[in-house]
Amino acid sequence: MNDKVNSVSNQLSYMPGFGNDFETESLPGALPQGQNSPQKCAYGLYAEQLSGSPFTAPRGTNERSWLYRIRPSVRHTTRFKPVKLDYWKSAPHNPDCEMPIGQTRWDPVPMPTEPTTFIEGVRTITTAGDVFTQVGMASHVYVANKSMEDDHFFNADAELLVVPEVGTLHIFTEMGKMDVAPGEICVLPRGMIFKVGVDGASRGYMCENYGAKFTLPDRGPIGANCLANPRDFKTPVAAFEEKETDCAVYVKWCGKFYRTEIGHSPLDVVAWHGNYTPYKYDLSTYSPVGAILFDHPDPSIFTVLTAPSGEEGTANIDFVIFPPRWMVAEHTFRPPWYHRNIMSEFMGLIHGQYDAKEEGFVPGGMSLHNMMLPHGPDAMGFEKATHSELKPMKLENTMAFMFETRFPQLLTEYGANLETIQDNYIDCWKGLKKHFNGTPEGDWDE
Ligand SMILES: O=C(O)Cc1cc(O)ccc1O
Ligand SMILES: [Fe+2]
Repeated sequence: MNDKVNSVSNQLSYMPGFGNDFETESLPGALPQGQNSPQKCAYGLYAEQLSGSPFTAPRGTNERSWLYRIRPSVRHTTRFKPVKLDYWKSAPHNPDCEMPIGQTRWDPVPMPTEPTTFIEGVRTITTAGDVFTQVGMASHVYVANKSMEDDHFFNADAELLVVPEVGTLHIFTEMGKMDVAPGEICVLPRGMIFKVGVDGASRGYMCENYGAKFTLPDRGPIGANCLANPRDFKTPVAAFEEKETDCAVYVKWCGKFYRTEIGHSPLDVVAWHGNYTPYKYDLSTYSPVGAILFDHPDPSIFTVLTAPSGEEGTANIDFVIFPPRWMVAEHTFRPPWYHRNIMSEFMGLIHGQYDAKEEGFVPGGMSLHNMMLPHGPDAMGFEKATHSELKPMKLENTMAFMFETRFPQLLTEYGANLETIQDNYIDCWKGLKKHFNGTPEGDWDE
């Protein structure tokens, strides 16, 4: 057996930038210069192109990478055989029974008691759109306690946005390695083979994007800086393993799962160049811009990544965070206002507390506020915000996020029946009192 891994240190290396044309080689001279397809590649490697956009996509959205690998990925020894991953669902997903609508909140999904890999631990909470026509998304949680050693995975249906809440993920992709800790996120492109290692019980959230890729939102009048800055996105350098043992590749393809055996590691890319890459991002590098005099802006000011739908300003998915920040607005109700939204909001909490909920929304928990269904601060949050002294105040120890989509998010049976669902969630608004008494001052004493 010849097991060779070319990375020795625990500290991984990354290349900065969003959507750059990168190049990287883990052996000197492995990357062809001046051309993509030499008659014979250095080191006896095979050249393979991985396309993330149609060949003829406009230059600004045209994405592909060239991979120089020990064997081309077409070489596998068995046909793709169907396998079951029971908790991972895809849209359109119509559960047998009628699903409840309404504001929904859950405590964290329990950690698994059985050995569970990242891929086995994906549990779908909602789906939206249609995986066949490449629109919409799914909101998942994952739980894992076992590393993928000889099992690998790629998702032909979607790119994956991974948001760890407990435990660092050690992700080995065809294009290199990324360690992704709670407080960081990563994006794994459609079609990219990877495996995930864990240090122990791990949990987090995952957004499956069936549509156009995530990109950075335009900043409009904000200008050239702040929000998520391109240099804070990190792409791995090339890394490969040479492993001539039984290995399997799992595939998600049009909502179904398949497995093939390949007899060697598919993570055998020695060098690559291109702009279709995985990347990670540390949420603490997000530079929020907000209200510095009065009123509460729309949460779109906190968009880290947006996946466009083709209709301007109408995202297939916005990935929005609620980071630590100063609250300074004068004569203002500072938490989120009460609202009904045409888009649907799946929220999670990475750590700390969320300012619209005094209790009940805990790290690892989730909430779903679906298309046009009203929500906002709980009664305690409202009382506090209407009576607190409005001096500058720093919101600390907080990192909530939202997967927001233009489509309604349909609950799965797993989500609807999850033991941690909070049956009394809507009671958090029950204590909202009537302050109207016909006078301009209102009745705030009751
Ligand atoms: O519902 C939520 O808590 C998310 C949210 C936050 C905010 O500041 C404004 C609108 C919004 O949907
Ligand atoms: Fe909301």
